[in-house]
Amino acid sequence: MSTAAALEVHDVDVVLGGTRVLHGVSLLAAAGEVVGLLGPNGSGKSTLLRTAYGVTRPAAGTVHIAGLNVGTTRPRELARRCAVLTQDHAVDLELSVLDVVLLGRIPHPRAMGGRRSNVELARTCLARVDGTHLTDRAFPTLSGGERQRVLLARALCQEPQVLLLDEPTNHLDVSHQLELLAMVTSLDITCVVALHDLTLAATYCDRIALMADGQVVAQGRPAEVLTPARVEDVYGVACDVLSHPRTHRPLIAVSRRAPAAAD
Ligand SMILES: Nc1ncnc2c1ncn2[C@@H]1O[C@H](COP(=O)(O)OP(=O)(O)OP(=O)(O)O)[C@@H](O)[C@H]1O
Repeated sequence: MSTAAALEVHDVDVVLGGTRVLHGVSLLAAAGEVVGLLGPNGSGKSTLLRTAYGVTRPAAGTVHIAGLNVGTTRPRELARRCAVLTQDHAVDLELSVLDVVLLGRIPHPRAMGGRRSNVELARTCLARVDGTHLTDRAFPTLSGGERQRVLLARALCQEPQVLLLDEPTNHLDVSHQLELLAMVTSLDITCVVALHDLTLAATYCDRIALMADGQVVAQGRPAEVLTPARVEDVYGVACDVLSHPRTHRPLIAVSRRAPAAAD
């Protein structure tokens, strides 16, 4: 793999239930880069992320994370380098929020700081997601957005080099959406983040990979990828791309369904 890439997905095919879901997908994320994964429902974003962290095995192609071949690396070793925030909130254990965040330390050897420094780190991670007030709550009693933030704190507590986020702004109010993306993009961590909001992606991501029908159809800087023609082609909606008056990033104003795609 190229030395600068913290994540390198190379020519990956994925077959699920007899259907080819990803077709020759390649994706690069350089160290410290934030890559937004966009695309319509069912275009393959979650499948690509699941393949990147090794839960889904590709039928062809390779994935490297921080130089390790995901297909041949033990999960625990991988988890020292890569953390994941998925859409499946399987953590319904009767654990306190602090203990859920501490789960992020499991992949690391015990020698890496004792309980006390792990607790300190967990508290710091909770503070970063605006979750200090939740520390002693029972995790199952949290709202959807609070859970999302606590699970992000758990991912940060893993101290990963690569962070994979599948629609992390789901459940979050607008303030916490902005806060989460600002925080994630301020970290010195490589991030690949699946998003649905085009303007949010254009505001916070260094690069965008746009998916359609199981393929990456465009990769590049937000303004290069999110052109009106491409948005119309991939999503079937018309849009104007303006300059945000404050951020000067692309502001994607969706105006109507494109005539060709109208019912
Ligand atoms: N186990 C499976 N068997 C067959 N098809 C599957 C399976 N899992 C996913 N798929 C299909 O793979 C395609 C890609 O799904 P995926 O969840 O990766 O899309 P997505 O871009 O993340 O969608 P969304 O935006 O709706 O979350 C979809 O057509 C989905 O129905």
